[in-house]
Amino acid sequence: MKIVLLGYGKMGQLIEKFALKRGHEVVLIVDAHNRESITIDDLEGADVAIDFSTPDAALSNISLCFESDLPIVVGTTGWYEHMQEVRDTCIEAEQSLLYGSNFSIGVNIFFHINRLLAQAVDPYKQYDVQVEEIHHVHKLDAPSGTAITIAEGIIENSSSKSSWVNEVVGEESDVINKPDELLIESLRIEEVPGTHTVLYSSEVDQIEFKHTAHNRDGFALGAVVAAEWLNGRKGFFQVTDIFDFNK
Ligand SMILES: NC(=O)C1=CN([C@@H]2O[C@H](COP(=O)(O)OP(=O)(O)OC[C@H]3O[C@@H](n4cnc5c(N)ncnc54)[C@H](OP(=O)(O)O)[C@@H]3O)[C@@H](O)[C@H]2O)C=CC1
Ligand SMILES: O=C(O)C1=N[C@H](C(=O)O)C[C@H](O)C1
Repeated sequence: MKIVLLGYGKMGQLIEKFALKRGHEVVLIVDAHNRESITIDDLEGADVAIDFSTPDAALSNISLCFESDLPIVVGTTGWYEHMQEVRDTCIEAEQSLLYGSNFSIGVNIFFHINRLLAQAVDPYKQYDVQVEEIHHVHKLDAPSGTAITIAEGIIENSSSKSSWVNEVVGEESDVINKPDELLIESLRIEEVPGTHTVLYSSEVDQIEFKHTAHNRDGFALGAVVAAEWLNGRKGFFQVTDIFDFNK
């Protein structure tokens, strides 16, 4: 496939490496320095775009791809408030978009088990649940997209929690979650690639369910595999659509 990379930072550069390894070609690299000058003509002839840019940039990159009839895989996080409108536009305009807060196989297995775990614990009201995410200090958004997906999986399968609230540890804030609010705690530590933990605590014990990324390779390879999956498909998709255990 001929791939356009939207964002060429930590993730964009790794995605290029995995794309080349899998026999693809990177035909255009877009970052903050050249984005303003990119037009529909520059995307002509490409098969797919992969966006790992910034929360502020994602929406306009998505629009550019829709205008260019170019399928897009979006890994950028932090633009969720626009998800419904992007979905509607994608379907109305008969475009192709696949979004994932996390493309690694391990995290997608984690998402699946997280839902089952929430169902299993739900009858036992002595447990309160909380989510913790740890990322590097350069991260622009909090909570992480992955933590939001985890929280949504818990809320959908729990009769005790109906929404989530976020606390960034170390920032001045007075977040006190109500009993029906799921607390997501965000920590920013050095160069941590991404650690997510779900904690169920009772008076007598604690269940900890944790995923630790050792590096970013799983995210990058997963994004290339997602682009291959999207090739030839029309519509709005989530990374969960790729995995058989969700069917
Ligand atoms: N879904 C997943 O599996 C994962 C998602 N992510 C998400 O991916 C995103 C990127 O992460 P990461 O690579 O670590 O971030 P970086 O900060 O390392 O890279 C961001 C890149 O985006 C570029 N950029 C800025 N504005 C634009 C624009 N308007 N158009 C195109 N590119 C632009 C920057 O350019 P410049 O350098 O010139 O400023 C930079 O190259 C984040 O939202 C992160 O949360 C990260 C890992 C996994
Ligand atoms: O910014 C990051 O680095 C990551 N972002 C994604 C997120 O917000 O969940 C995925 C991964 O955890 C790394």
